[in-house]
Amino acid sequence: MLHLNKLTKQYATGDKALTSVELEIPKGQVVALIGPSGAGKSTLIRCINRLVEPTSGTVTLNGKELTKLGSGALRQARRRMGMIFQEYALVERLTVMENVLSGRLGYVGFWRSFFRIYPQSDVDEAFRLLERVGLDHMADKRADELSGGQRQRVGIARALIQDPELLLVDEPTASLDPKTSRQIMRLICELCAERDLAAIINIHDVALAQMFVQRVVGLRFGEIVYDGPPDQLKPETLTEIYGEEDWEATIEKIDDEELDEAEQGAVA
Ligand SMILES: Nc1ncnc2c1ncn2[C@@H]1O[C@H](COP(=O)(O)OP(=O)(O)OP(=O)(O)O)[C@@H](O)[C@H]1O
Repeated sequence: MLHLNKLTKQYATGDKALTSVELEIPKGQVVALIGPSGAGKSTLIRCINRLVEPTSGTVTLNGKELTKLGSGALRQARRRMGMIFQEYALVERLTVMENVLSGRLGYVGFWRSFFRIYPQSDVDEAFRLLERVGLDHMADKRADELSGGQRQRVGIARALIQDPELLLVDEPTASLDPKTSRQIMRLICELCAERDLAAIINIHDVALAQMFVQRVVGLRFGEIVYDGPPDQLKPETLTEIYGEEDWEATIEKIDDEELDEAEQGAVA
């Protein structure tokens, strides 16, 4: 369980990105974080693993208060938080397998990590994960030879090999085409369900979020203005989050696409 208590972030520039955010996410729940540009979505995700230091408030993950950890303990806690990025953050000249295994770097000792020597159990697990994300036949390919969707699958496998207690996902589909975006969202949500893993997914595409997650949290000016199921997100709520727009079109689009999907029996 993740608990954010009165989480506040004010940058040195004076920009207040988060104001007293209260959020509880139980084990296994996938939450989509939506909101306009500048609402504080990335800041919220990064305050959880303290890539950004919160100004005040607390972050507690499974009983451990992350906001009061010193640097050594924080490093250990970060091992259990997998992060998936918009631009994948792969090492281009390394193979798929090496990129996945790099998710274990926080667990192996200094010299092993220096020479990138991993225990056989890690290699076996990396193969299992590559198979699960559909890339087992590409283990030896270099990352720079992959498509965007394949890269994101590597990013997902790398996050999962950390054996995370929480997944922090920052715009995972922003660089992908619509079909691949759906496959990636479906894959992330399926993997979380299989592992009873909680995730926060920062996502711009509201329709895509509504298709796959159980809960949507809407941020505006650093405050939560919606927290509820995706089907309760009405045009008025979207207007409150994003401002005036023709939201019927967005909501209808979901219905059409869901039908389309069901008819085609599309698989990830
Ligand atoms: N490093 C920083 N220094 C100063 N201000 C920042 C910094 N990072 C973000 N901000 C400010 O904090 C606010 C929230 O930014 P944040 O990037 O968290 O929003 P976001 O919802 O993720 O936006 P986007 O969807 O465009 O990525 C904005 O006003 C932004 O200008």
